[in-house]
Amino acid sequence: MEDCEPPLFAFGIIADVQYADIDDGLNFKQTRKRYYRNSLKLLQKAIDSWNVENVKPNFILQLGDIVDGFNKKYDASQRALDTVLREFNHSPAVHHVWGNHEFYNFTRGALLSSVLNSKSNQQRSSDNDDFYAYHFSPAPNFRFVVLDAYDLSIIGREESSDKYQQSLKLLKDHNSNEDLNHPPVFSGLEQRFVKFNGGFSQDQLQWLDHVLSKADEMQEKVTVASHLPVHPLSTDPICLAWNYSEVLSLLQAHRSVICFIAGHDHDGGYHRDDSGIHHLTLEGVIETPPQSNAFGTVYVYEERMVLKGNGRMADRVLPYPRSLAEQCSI
Ligand SMILES: Nc1ncnc2c1ncn2[C@@H]1O[C@H](COP(=O)(O)OP(=O)(O)O)[C@@H](O)[C@H]1O
Repeated sequence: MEDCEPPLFAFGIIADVQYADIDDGLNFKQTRKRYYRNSLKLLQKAIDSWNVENVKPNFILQLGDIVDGFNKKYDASQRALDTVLREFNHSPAVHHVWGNHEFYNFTRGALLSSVLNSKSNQQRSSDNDDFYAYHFSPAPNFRFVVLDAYDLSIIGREESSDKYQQSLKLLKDHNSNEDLNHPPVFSGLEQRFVKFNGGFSQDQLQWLDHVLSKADEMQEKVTVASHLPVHPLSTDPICLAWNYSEVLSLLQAHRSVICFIAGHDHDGGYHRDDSGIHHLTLEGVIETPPQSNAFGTVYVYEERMVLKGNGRMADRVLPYPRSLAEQCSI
């Protein structure tokens, strides 16, 4: 893991903080404890740690579900959001990804006019209006793309919208349960057709294709971030994006793509696909015991990235697909 050369830059990663000022509880299946108040403390510790690192992260990727849906029930959504965002006042710049819990608390319109809209800080913010996706380049030859995994969804879309109707039809075609959060089957890939997941519209896939084609041309290295994972071997399939295979094919068709980072599955996961793309699903802070943590710093080098994980998050070396270092074995 030790590298003699200094990294080109570094960035922080953290997922599923799901803060709420309520007592500890359990997930729906009652298999995992959730530490709603303590998640804020773990976020504070992560930020403190990033702030004292030798190579301070240029930015933080926050993979979504920053506040828990329970806040809505207690009319505490804005208070909880203000509380977590206050912590980020002391951190490097943050790129916020949107997850299902953002939509349990806020409408899409409210999110667009909130601090969670990191896209509004980007120059190219106006090239797509109907989904929350954007890209940025923090250093020459490196690009990051933030995707909207709830572009097709029945949470966060107005019932009157085409996207809502299209999403409802897709869900109902695969899930005949009255409660659409209840999976249609108990194992396998079809489990993903639940209301708490979503997908990517054709417009967003076209936009992504265009961004990645340009990155290929420029010989950039691209990391893509989304709340929902897109590789079945990087997650419990119940957490996959509905049209994960379309995104996966697109990523694999572009040589610029090196890494896909997601949240949502609090157990985390990792898989390197046949094209050499690393699929990292981050362990969720909300299900992390108080004495541990779940965040990381990714150090970016010419030929690889190195993830230094904390607590439940493992260290990993992530060589670039087709890189010289990989051919020579790292
Ligand atoms: N098997 C299930 N049947 C019915 N509802 C479920 C099921 N699993 C989850 N849910 C509901 O779906 C929503 C999201 O589930 P949850 O486990 O809280 O997701 P997250 O990991 O995003 O917090 C919650 O409202 C939860 O009650």
